[in-house]
Amino acid sequence: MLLENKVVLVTGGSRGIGAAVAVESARQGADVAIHSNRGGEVAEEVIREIEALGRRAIHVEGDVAAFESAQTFVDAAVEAFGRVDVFVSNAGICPFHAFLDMPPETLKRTMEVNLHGAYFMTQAAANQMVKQGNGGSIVAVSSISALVGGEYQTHYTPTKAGVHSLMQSCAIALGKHGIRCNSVLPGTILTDINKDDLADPKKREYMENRIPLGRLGQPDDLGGPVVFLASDLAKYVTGAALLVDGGMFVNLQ
Ligand SMILES: NC(=O)C1=CN([C@@H]2O[C@H](COP(=O)(O)OP(=O)(O)OC[C@H]3O[C@@H](n4cnc5c(N)ncnc54)[C@H](O)[C@@H]3O)[C@@H](O)[C@H]2O)C=CC1
Ligand SMILES: C[C@H](O)[C@@H]1OC(=O)[C@H](O)[C@@H]1O
Repeated sequence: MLLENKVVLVTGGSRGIGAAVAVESARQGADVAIHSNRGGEVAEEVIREIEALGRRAIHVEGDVAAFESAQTFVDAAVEAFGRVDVFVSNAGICPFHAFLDMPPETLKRTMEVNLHGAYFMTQAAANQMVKQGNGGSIVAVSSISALVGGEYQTHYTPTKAGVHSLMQSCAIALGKHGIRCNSVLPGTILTDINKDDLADPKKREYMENRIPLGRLGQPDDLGGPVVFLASDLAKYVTGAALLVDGGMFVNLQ
């Protein structure tokens, strides 16, 4: 098992990609703390799935955009499991909207959740790893959107480029502490975040046709790549970005 007896923290772990990463981490031997702004049955389902794999799990509810959420999450994980070995910064939103009339509040909220939230959380997890003194691994869920644009994502794509850049700078800042920092760049993965957008059959077909592997992604397509980067198999990998997009990015013609 790649993460045997490790402690893994995942933001946005109640749904979609984060939930899949949390469950795959448990399958690979880790105890898992998930954070999200949705408690109740949704988070309970993930907790039950992890426990069914014989591992321990907790859910901490909060808003990643609030600075204090980060320390609260890390403290809760340390109280439950004793330490933090792996941190996955995943929580994010993408309220599709046109550029010319973008409401300032939508822009602000998207920046605060996706970028400031990733920053605060990564910082709190890194401080805990530094305190522990035996390194660690941080993986951020950026996006193919860090590299290419989207007509209705002008507020979103800069946050994903920002998260990718954050991991590059953190790889430098934290290398001396033995903490590796990498990002994954998913393509289009079927989750709540794009349910409405992909409800349009024409849009969905267009996206499918752009993917050499012939299908849209599923959340568990990210489980393996994130676990790989988190694990010692990737012990000399830091500051890297791994596209997980079925080949969509390279498909010009
Ligand atoms: N689905 C896709 O096609 C792609 C998604 N991504 C990224 O993957 C990450 C996860 O997204 P999905 O799983 O697709 O979406 P999702 O909507 O299924 O899950 C989002 C998760 O983040 C949590 N969350 C949202 N806002 C939060 C907040 N303010 N505070 C705390 N938790 C919050 C939600 O509760 C949920 O657990 C996002 O960062 C997104 O940008 C990147 C590329 C493609
Ligand atoms: C939400 C979108 O479907 C999704 O988000 C991303 O980051 C990808 O670029 C997809 O467009």
